Amino acid sequence: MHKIDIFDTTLRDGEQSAGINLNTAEKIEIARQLERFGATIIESGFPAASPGDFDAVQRIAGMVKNSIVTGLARSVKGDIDRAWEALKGAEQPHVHIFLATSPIHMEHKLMQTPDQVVENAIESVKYARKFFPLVQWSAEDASRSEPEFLVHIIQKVIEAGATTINIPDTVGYATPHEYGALFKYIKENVRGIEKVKLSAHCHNDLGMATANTLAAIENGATQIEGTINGIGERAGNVALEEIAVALHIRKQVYGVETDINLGEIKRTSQLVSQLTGSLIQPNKAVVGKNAFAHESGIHQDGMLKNPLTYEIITPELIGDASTELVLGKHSGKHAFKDRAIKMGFDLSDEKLKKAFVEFKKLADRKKQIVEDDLFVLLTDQQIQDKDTPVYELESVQVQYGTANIPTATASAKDPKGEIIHEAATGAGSVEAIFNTLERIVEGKVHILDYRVTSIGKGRDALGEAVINMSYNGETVTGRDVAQDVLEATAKAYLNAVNRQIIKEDQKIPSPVAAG
Ligand SMILES: CC(=O)SCCNC(=O)CCNC(=O)[C@H](O)C(C)(C)COP(=O)(O)OP(=O)(O)OC[C@H]1O[C@@H](n2cnc3c(N)ncnc32)[C@H](O)[C@@H]1OP(=O)(O)O
Ligand SMILES: CC(C)C(=O)C(=O)O
Repeated sequence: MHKIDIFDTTLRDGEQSAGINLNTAEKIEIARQLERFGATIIESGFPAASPGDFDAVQRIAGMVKNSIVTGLARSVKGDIDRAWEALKGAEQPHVHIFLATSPIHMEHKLMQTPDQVVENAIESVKYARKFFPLVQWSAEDASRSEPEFLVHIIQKVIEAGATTINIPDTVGYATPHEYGALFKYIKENVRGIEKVKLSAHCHNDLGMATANTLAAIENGATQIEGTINGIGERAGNVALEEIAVALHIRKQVYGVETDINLGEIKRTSQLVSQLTGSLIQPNKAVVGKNAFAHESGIHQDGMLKNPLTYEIITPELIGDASTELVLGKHSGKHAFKDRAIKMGFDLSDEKLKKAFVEFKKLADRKKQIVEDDLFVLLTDQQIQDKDTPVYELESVQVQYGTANIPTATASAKDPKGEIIHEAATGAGSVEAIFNTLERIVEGKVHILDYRVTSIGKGRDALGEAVINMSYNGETVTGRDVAQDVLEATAKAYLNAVNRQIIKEDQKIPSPVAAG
């Protein structure tokens, strides 16, 4: 199996994403992680672009030892000089010079004839080789260039001393078939091509960056370029984590390996997302939040019976925590029972059935069921098993007016069966209710979170109150529904207190954090 080099350009092409701007400290932190990730080459910036970029490239070049550090330069002496200044302290100084070769770029952007472009390229590579032992030359917009012209200019820059030739699909225009064929054509027609590295650099404008990169590998690419999380100019570059995992999982197909430390993928991805502020879409391959989350009952059942049914990549492979069986309206009883057992509930089949019916009703209302919801639901089922005496609200009344102090009165039966009447004021109606119930309930209550939402639409919608509180030092959630939100609030308050009482009485373990 031969090795493919991984050229990471998160700090250069990745930083070209609209809205991303990394300072030197952030670039250094990412570079250190890219070294652990196992990038063969780290493109740390474009030294001629700004003093900040120069500084970052220079510092990374002096610091990174296990990866080659490079910087980008236009095909002009000034950029190459600046790159040398920044990179001369690197272990193996490497420069990346680019020059466009497509008719549209040569004529309308560079305003040079093809012959002038060839001369320019030769001159820059020769000049760079005076300083740099490693010179990568990129034919910008190669996929829209004339293949014959491409072969001609590549031949010339190899003769001038280029050590790597890069064939970028700069605007993400190529199809996998075309891109693969271009590599094949170059390999077959450029003399001495086997003596240099041949690199692929794909953009994702048509969503084909991963497929194109793999097509290049199938056709002789020995280096691939991309970014972490696929960030980059416009729709981004190929996501390196996708390539690394694809080559690993489908090694029988591609027959190549890389030095990527797959276990560092998740950490690297999160660091890049955090420092660039670029969020990862939940369904992103390999590193998206949902990449290892299974929601539907049939899949969850399969996963519980044998994870290979629906999991081709394990989260552990990329250094992620674990597979998640997300409970929602598409879940089935197998996953529901599994979660209940993991939470410490021992349910008979009959109770499981009842709990499952309630769970489906709740799941119809909520997008995602979290562990707290399940705890509320399952302790309800426990209530039916054993009669733990709890608080029962008899009545609640609130006086509110813009000129009055909000006052609540309430009556409730306590667990000993005594009716207690209390009243209290508050800054608003809700606080007045909380203060009144605090006088009724024995023990210490501290409200942590309180939310009201409407169930249904229109004037007659029901109000749902959810209260998360600490009761006698234990965190517990209560929920209730009523036509009036203040009544729902009072009931949810006692519901939370009652759950803790039931939990203690029936020795139910506390919920663990949702996975
Ligand atoms: C495909 C890619 O991703 S290429 C990399 C793109 N990245 C960047 O551009 C980020 C950093 N860039 C910058 O900071 C600036 O563009 C600089 C410092 C490089 C140049 O800035 P300016 O001198 O103000 O020029 P500006 O960016 O407006 O225009 C680019 C100039 O470079 C020329 N140019 C473009 N590519 C090349 C090249 N590969 N070799 C030589 N000249 C080039 C353009 O023709 C244009 O020249 P002109 O001024 O004679 O018309
Ligand atoms: C500089 C080159 C390699 C580039 O980023 C591109 O063509 O997309």
